[in-house]
Amino acid sequence: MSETTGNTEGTALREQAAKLDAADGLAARRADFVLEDENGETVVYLDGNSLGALPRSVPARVADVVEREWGRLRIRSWTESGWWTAPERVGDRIAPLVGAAPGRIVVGDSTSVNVLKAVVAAVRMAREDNPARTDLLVDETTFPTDGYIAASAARLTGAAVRALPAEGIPGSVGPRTAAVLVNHVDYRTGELHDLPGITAAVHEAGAYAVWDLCHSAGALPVGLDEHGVDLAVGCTYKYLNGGPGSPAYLYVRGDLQQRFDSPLPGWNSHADPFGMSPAYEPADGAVRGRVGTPDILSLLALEEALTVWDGVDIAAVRAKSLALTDFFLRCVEAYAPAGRVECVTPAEHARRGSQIALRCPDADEVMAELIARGVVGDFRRPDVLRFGFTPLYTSFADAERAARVLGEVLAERAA
Ligand SMILES: Cc1ncc(COP(=O)(O)O)c(C=O)c1O
Ligand SMILES: Nc1c(O)cccc1C(=O)C[C@H](N)C(=O)O
Repeated sequence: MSETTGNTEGTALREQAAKLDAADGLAARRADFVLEDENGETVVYLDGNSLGALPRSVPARVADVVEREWGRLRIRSWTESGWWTAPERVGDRIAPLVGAAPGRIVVGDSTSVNVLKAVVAAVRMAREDNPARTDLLVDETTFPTDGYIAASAARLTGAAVRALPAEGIPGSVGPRTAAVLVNHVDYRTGELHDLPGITAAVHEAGAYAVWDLCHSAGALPVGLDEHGVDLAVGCTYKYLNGGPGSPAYLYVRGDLQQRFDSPLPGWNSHADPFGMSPAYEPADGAVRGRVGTPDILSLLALEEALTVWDGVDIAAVRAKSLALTDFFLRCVEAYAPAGRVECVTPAEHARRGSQIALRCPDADEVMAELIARGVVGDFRRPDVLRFGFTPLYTSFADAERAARVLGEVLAERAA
């Protein structure tokens, strides 16, 4: 890019960003989040696919939970403040964002723990249908925890794990398949996998589909009920902005809830937890996915964080996410020295989540420099720059600024 063309093109892109922001129906939501750094400067925060930004209303709610509910009401809060039923109540707040009816999602534990519950339960149901179903298929580029837990779930159930590309699953499922575990959006490349198509193929083969929604929930419509997904898990600290280590969730399809046999049947999932019976009798519904005492402080911080979704249409979020990532790619094309970065996120909208992953050999150093200049993305080894776009608080001006600073850093490092 020559100096003159660059300046003209840069001006045009900034004007375009301003127009897109002015027409953005979600723009007002940005004010609900803290986006300044410790010096009061507004950063371009493109790491909401790792840790979502803080919704402004959360600190006061957390203070109230600590000072009043815990401090003053103490034990009474389990009933009077609704602590005991919070896992299901917060599940019902997440439900519309992922296309689930009320009563199908329970919040608690980490994603890793919920992967174990979901995968073991899926394999148990498959084995109950037909003991010859012994294969557990896992997408080969899965986030590592899913792969580790799937291997353990297989050892626990006597299944055998087979890793394969997500797009190869429909052609590989058969009478021996018990279950498949797939990441809806690949954490490294941002590729969106075909949830409706893969789920339909898995069902056609008589098996069960378990989806990890960590990188899709809150960024795009998932349609769990619509597509008949059997079980799903996800975290709440990325696009749902629940805070560091906020509890994850587990979805079980309505007609499978009575068959859901948890490998972690703690007292919180008992039909009568305060009966303190030595014999386990599972509760009905989403409660069956619970284990032990919920992490109330994190859970209620999450509940408050979810208020930013009031009145938000997830289809509008998806439309903005695609517009943002398209615009960012155009800006990168304009600002980055030719051939310096390679985009590994699919160009087709149908295969793109809400992040752009760019490969470059010195990605580690480039990201460190971007962060120093107020553009926060992250680096995934060995050579990936990840930029997550959270439509509720990312503006088109952010996308332009991020690409411009990236172009500067890349040009300086090449010089
Ligand atoms: C796809 C995916 N699954 C699981 C996890 C981890 O889950 P947790 O640390 O909540 O157990 C992450 C991110 O950390 C992830 O990106
Ligand atoms: N959960 C995380 C954490 O506790 C510390 C740092 C990063 C994370 C992440 O969520 C990473 C994220 N799943 C990823 O896609 O890379």
